[in-house]
Amino acid sequence: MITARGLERRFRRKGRAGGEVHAVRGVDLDVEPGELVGFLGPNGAGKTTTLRMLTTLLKPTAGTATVSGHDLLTDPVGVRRNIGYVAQGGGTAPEVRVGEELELQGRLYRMTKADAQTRGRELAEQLDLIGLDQRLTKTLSGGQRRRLDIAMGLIHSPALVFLDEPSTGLDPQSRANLWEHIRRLRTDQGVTIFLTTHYLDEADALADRLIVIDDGRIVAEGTPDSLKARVSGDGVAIEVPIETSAAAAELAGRLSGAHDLEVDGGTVRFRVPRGDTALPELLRALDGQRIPLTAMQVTRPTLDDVFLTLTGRSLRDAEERPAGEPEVSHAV
Ligand SMILES: Nc1ncnc2c1ncn2[C@@H]1O[C@H](COP(=O)(O)OP(=O)(O)OP(=O)(O)O)[C@@H](O)[C@H]1O
Repeated sequence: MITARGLERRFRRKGRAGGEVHAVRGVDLDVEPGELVGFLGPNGAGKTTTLRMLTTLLKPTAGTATVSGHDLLTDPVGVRRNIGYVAQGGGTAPEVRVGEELELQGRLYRMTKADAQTRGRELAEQLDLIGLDQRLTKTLSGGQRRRLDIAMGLIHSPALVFLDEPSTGLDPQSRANLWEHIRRLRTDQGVTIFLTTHYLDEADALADRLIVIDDGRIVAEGTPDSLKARVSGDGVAIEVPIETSAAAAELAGRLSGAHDLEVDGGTVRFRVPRGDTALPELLRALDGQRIPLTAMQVTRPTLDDVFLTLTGRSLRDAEERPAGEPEVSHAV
């Protein structure tokens, strides 16, 4: 469904500072029909820029791609006709009724009025928008509007749809509901889905396969479970009185396979191959030295741990880094 090789995009910086931003630095991608692929990375990693290139909205400065059987560079119209794209902010006009918006979208794809209406009703049913066709889009809830955005992206029945940060801004219940709809598009309708997200839970819950991007480069690829398996062992955190934390850390360090030991006040953190079997041994050792334990926690590896292992930074910290690059609009 998607094959991309060496996709790159540079932007020229506006203003006196000059220079350029290398937003995407040679991305290779392969997506098979029927896959639900998550493109995960922190803010500014290059997700939207990659998506905009794959959907013909932005010209790559280097590289090639075939999307839905059409060459991105020589047949962008063929690509556009055969894909759906749901942008981050959506694209609904506020003063238009839901039914009209769907029909208009179908007409933009040269569908007849009757076909657009029939397809609009079908999508309303699939995406739980029944009974809303006379409502102005501005009166919809966040979740309903997002589902309408997706319906608009699917009006021409593309086999491949791109969703850019689909659940941003939704409350937890609406997010869970939207995820269910996205899953069903794949399982019931066979739509291939390529979605970007910077939410670890979304990537974990939805994607068959994840492609992790950081600073314009792909840094890992695999199922959520296979990526998590790259992180060696469980995380253990114990709380002890602050004056005993050095002694507790020494005991933890003696556990078989213990690594990445850290002390932060009265908290001692480390990794071991199996947290459940290491803890009883540690408890006995702490007891032997009369060090009281006030709390303990064992955590299975998360996608954030994967990101940390791969890049040396936490995905959350990476998101919080200041947006370094000013907005510019010229291609280099
Ligand atoms: N038109 C542009 N002009 C200059 N720089 C840009 C432009 N568009 C994107 N960039 C820069 O390219 C980098 C990648 O941006 P991009 O929007 O692709 O990231 P992202 O991973 O989608 O982030 P987010 O999750 O915030 O949408 C960032 O440093 C961004 O500032």
